[in-house]
Amino acid sequence: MSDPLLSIEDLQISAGGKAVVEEVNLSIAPGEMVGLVGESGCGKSVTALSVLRLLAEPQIGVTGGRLIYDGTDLRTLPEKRMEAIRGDEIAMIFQEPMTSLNPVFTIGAQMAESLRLHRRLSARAARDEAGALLARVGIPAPQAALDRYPHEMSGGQRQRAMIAIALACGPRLLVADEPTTALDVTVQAQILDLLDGLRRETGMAVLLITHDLGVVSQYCDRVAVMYGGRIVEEAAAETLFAAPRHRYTEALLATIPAANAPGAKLPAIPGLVPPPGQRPPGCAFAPRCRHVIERCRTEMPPLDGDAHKARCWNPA
Ligand SMILES: Nc1ncnc2c1ncn2[C@@H]1O[C@H](COP(=O)(O)OP(=O)(O)OP(=O)(O)O)[C@@H](O)[C@H]1O
Repeated sequence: MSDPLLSIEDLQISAGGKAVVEEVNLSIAPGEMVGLVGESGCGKSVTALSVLRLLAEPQIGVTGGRLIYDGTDLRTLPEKRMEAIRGDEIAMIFQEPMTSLNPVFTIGAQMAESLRLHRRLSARAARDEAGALLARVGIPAPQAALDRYPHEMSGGQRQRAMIAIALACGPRLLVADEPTTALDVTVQAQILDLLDGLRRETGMAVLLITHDLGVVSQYCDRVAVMYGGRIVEEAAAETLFAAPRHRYTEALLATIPAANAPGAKLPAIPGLVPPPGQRPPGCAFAPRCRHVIERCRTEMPPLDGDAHKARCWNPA
């Protein structure tokens, strides 16, 4: 495998003196699509936001570890340099498009600015390219859509426009936090196919945060499963789906009626994810685990293994 583009090393994120994310290690190589999965509240979104230094400080912030992007620790960069990286090299797309769309500019203007700045296109060429990108994310009558303001579009179209804007700068790394969750299955497949094509053509790396294990099995090379602020299992997607080791992963997979079916969502495992500050001393999943042994309640299991890592005292 080529050198990683991004290496998250021993990341710790805290809020109000409590650890939200701990000991997270994850790397992504150029052209790779890595899935980050887990139930709500496990720490996926804050991990993603920390890479772009977009955590809502001072309520929550990175308190340890390194975020090595292209050889440099992003944590040490001056804000000006970070702004340039955010606009140019690392793009992020969210479930809620209004957080990243500017309401006072047309979609075309927002895309053209990015295209002219980052790809040095003329006004004419930028408009053509913007139209082509809107068409690729499945917006009908893309030329007309360029002249629309975000509030003049439907929710689904806004979502697609946001993705097109993020892609306009030609990012080397795309961090996608539930990018297609609100969209119907056909559009979702269209957009994931587009991201998949781009990473193959351009070598763009993708960190895909999702609840949808079907999407992960179909598109991701590697998967990291998060629980209670830690990565509890990491493996090649194929390996993880064929033979999960951590009991949490096993439970997630078991609750899916047609495992791997596109669009299959994670149904509930009985019990709740413990919030930061209320995690038990051992494995955070122990209170909900059907295979719990005494040691699980008292001692934190290490993340064991090489290509297939799991943090479990009584693995499958
Ligand atoms: N701004 C904040 N201030 C304090 N705590 C926060 C803040 N943002 C998130 N948290 C806490 O961090 C934990 C992880 O949240 P996060 O949103 O990363 O989970 P998630 O796994 O992405 O879930 P979801 O899928 O619902 O987005 C939660 O317990 C949440 O309460």
